[in-house]
Amino acid sequence: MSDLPTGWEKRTSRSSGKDYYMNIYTKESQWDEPTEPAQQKSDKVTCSHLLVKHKDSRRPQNWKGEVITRSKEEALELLQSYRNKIVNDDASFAELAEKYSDCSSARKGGDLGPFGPGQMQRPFEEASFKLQVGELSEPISTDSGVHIILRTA
Ligand SMILES: O=C(N[C@H](Cc1nc2ccccc2[nH]1)C(=O)O)c1cc2ccccc2s1
Repeated sequence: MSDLPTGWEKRTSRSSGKDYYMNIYTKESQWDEPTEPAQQKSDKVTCSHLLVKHKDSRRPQNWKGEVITRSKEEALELLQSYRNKIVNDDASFAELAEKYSDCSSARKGGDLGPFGPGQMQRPFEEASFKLQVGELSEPISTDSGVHIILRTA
């Protein structure tokens, strides 16, 4: 079996006994063997993030239309609690991002897709490009709020 792309594992369905593939980072699963994504240009990374906005965020409203009133300190505490759950494997990154991220990428488990230099706010870009694939960042701040970032490719 050719090597699987980063994060993918072969599993066997308990119900059907059929083999399937699960990505341990994004929790997505599929029957077909995943193929390596087209070779990213070396200057691109693919990341997911979980954003917790606060009252001083650039746009203190989330994709659900809720107005954000929490302080930056409260946002950081909340974000750290989510990061601890992920590190302790109590929940997946994608599950918590979908439930709690104040960015519209929450709909896709926080996935932002591939991006290169100059596309994201500088602190976010610098943190993303320092990560190895599969690595989870410490909390970082941008004008949008506070984020944790998972590099997936
Ligand atoms: O800027 C966005 N959303 C903002 C919040 C936000 N601010 C960010 C700053 C850096 C990286 C991601 C960020 N997301 C919002 O919803 O107020 C983006 C949403 C999405 C969704 C899919 C793919 C890229 C993006 S970038």
